[in-house]
Amino acid sequence: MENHVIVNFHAGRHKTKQLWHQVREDLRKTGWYLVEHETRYPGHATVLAQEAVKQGAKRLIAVGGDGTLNEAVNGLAGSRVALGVIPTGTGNDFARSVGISADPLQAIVQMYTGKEQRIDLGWVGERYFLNACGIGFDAQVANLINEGFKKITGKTAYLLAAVKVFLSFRPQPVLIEVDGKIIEKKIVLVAVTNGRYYGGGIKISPRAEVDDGLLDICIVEDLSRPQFVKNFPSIYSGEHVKHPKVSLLQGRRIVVKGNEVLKAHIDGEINGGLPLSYSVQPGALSLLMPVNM
Ligand SMILES: Nc1ncnc2c1ncn2[C@@H]1O[C@H](COP(=O)(O)OP(=O)(O)OP(=O)(O)O)[C@@H](O)[C@H]1O
Repeated sequence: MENHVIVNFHAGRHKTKQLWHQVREDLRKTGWYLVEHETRYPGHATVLAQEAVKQGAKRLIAVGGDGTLNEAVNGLAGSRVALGVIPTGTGNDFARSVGISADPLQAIVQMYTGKEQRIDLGWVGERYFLNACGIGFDAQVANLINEGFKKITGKTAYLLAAVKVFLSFRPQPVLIEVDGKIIEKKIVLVAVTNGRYYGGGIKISPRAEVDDGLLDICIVEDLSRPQFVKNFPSIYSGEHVKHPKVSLLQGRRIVVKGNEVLKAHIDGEINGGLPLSYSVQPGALSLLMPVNM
């Protein structure tokens, strides 16, 4: 059976193009019959994934970052086609969340030796998400990154963007509903996640499991600027959860209402504003998961 490969040369700035020759060579060593496609415009990966489903493909291998994966799962959700992940993007946080190597060639080995496993997806507005959504500070950082901070890649891009947003960001009041329970807070950010990491290695939801039938919510409340600066590094290790102004919740249906000035991101891409409703879609995706998980 066919294995479709989707490669996004726009992922990770020039990285994907540089890596592609070697990635392709190594993919061919699997002996799998490969049908290769290059994404030609934003959103194309969804169309290509839908076609792969229609054609009865066995696997769909996405070569790119979290944005490419998001588009691919929006074509694959509910199907039996298994998603393979070769991370060549800027953040690659979904790969990090499920233990897929940041080294694309190692990721191919993990994919080849891995097992198919059904995992959850999130649903927000009119689309699926695979890894993480956020409202507030993190969305403004994602916005800056997408607008050009990617001239610098990886963690440095996110750190510099975070400093820039920090200088102007003001915490905002929101109403959060988690499975019917109402919470009102003034927030720096609210993250709703399926995976553990976002923002290029931030361990925002340390307890998150992609197959537990739940979404994880991290609420960071109004912090003073000195508190924010002092505690910011702890978010990379997940230690932020010990801070009294940080709460972790889990749920199946989450609604967030609040000020329109708050930006929101879906898997790192800016997508409208509040109000937003999130729900978990248990087992909606088949993933080629590394066996060392
Ligand atoms: N041919 C194309 N021209 C312009 N943009 C494209 C094209 N193909 C795909 N894209 C867009 O490229 C964007 C960036 O891809 P992706 O998110 O995978 O990489 P990244 O942003 O570097 O990684 P990450 O999301 O992990 O930080 C996606 O939003 C996708 O819609």
